[in-house]
Amino acid sequence: NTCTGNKANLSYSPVCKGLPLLGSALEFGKNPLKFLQECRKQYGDVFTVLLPGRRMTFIFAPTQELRKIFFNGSPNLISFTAGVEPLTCRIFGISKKGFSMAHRSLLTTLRSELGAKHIPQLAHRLINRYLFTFRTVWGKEDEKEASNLLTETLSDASLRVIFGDEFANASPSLFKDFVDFDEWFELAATPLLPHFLLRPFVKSRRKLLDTISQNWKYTKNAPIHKLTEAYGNDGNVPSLLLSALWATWSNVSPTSFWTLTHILADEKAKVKVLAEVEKSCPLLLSSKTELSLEWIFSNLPFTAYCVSETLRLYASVVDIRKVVENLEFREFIIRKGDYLCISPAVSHRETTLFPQSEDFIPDRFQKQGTHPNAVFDKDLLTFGGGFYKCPGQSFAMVEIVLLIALVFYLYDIQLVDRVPKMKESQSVGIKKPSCSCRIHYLWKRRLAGMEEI
Ligand code: HEM
Repeated sequence: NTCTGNKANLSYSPVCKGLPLLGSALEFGKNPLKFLQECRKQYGDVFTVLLPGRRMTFIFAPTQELRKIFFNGSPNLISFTAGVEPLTCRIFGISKKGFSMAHRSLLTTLRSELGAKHIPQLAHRLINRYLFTFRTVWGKEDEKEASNLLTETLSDASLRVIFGDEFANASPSLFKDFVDFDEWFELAATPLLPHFLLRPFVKSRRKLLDTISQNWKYTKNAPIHKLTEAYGNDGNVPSLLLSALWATWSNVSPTSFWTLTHILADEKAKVKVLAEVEKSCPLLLSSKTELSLEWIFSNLPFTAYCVSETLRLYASVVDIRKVVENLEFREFIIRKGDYLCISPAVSHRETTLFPQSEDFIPDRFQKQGTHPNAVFDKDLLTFGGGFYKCPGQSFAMVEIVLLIALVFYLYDIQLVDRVPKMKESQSVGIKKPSCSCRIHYLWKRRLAGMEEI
């Protein structure tokens, strides 16, 4: 479907009308999902959005076609590394040359370290850490803000499992500095916006990089260490590790938040989850069970469908590549130098593929009869695809499914507030909530070693 050239019957993709200099920055910045849905109605499956300093050309097509063109397109035509450069270089400070040279081996290393072979061991370590946090942070009974509570629980567990206990113990300020950094992240990625205007961002990044520089020597026995070995020591390791930390932390917390709150808001879903966890958690908590991906998904299928449904509804609004040579798509030419974009959030709302697309209906995946992880190679675009598919996909699914299952197994839990709306202005990553949401929980059973609660 794609080729280069300038055939006479082809035209350049239509450009969405905008303001001089600013283009569509204001409308896009306010609510990118709504803006793209409206553009699609007006211009069809291909259109270009102008933002200061960049042209973003969006394409829409059936999922398999998008996979072929966007995720598996020839690197001579579209580039992943040039597409993510504004993040890797501007935000994390990784050098352009260093990143593109080392990228392949980094990705292969991480995929192997977080792959199926290591999942059983990683899963047991996650569970132990969750149980520790239930004891020390959650307690027996309380009312707390759900997003903060889940973020704290997950961040601690994944940091310890991926970066190691020694690194985590030496870096107590990491979590707080990361929260500040993440808050400014999207604004800091805006092209042409000078970072000296974003002092809190610059300050939190400095602190994070200092902490990582001082402490990455303690990652020696952890999975992330292989990544630093693959990269070589050119002085940029702290920036690389900051990008890995962001990837590890940023999407998993909001996914758990939406999964938990949607289950709590839907009595039928809650009953199904409770039945499933009552049956499976005693085995899950036994050190004798080999917690393979297959075991986890076949024993907690509905919980995994709930996570998949969250990842459909709250997927990133934009996924990005850069056009290396003029590209032909349908009757249009997409210009060299444009950012080529898809919108998982818009595509996941196609009612032909997902009827009642705005509603939370986990069972829609059951009907497809697939392994919950396999939906991400088929109809869902949330983890990307092809060579650059998220290397943390299986780990992330396991991390979230296990946490949700244990929370429902160990606590009676209720929503205090309504499920919030998602943050409208966010365009990259799993959508965050627009406001806080409290939950009330009460410890419903004791486990060996947890009597002191
Ligand atoms: C719900 C959770 C997650 C989601 C939705 C997610 C999604 C993604 C997406 C969409 C990409 C880029 C693929 C593309 O543009 O085509 C990506 C890349 C990446 N993800 Fe994830 N991810 C998640 C969790 C994780 C976790 C837990 C880790 C690590 C432990 C991780 C590590 C990475 C890394 C290192 C990359 C960059 C790969 C590269 O440079 O090629 N992700 N992720």
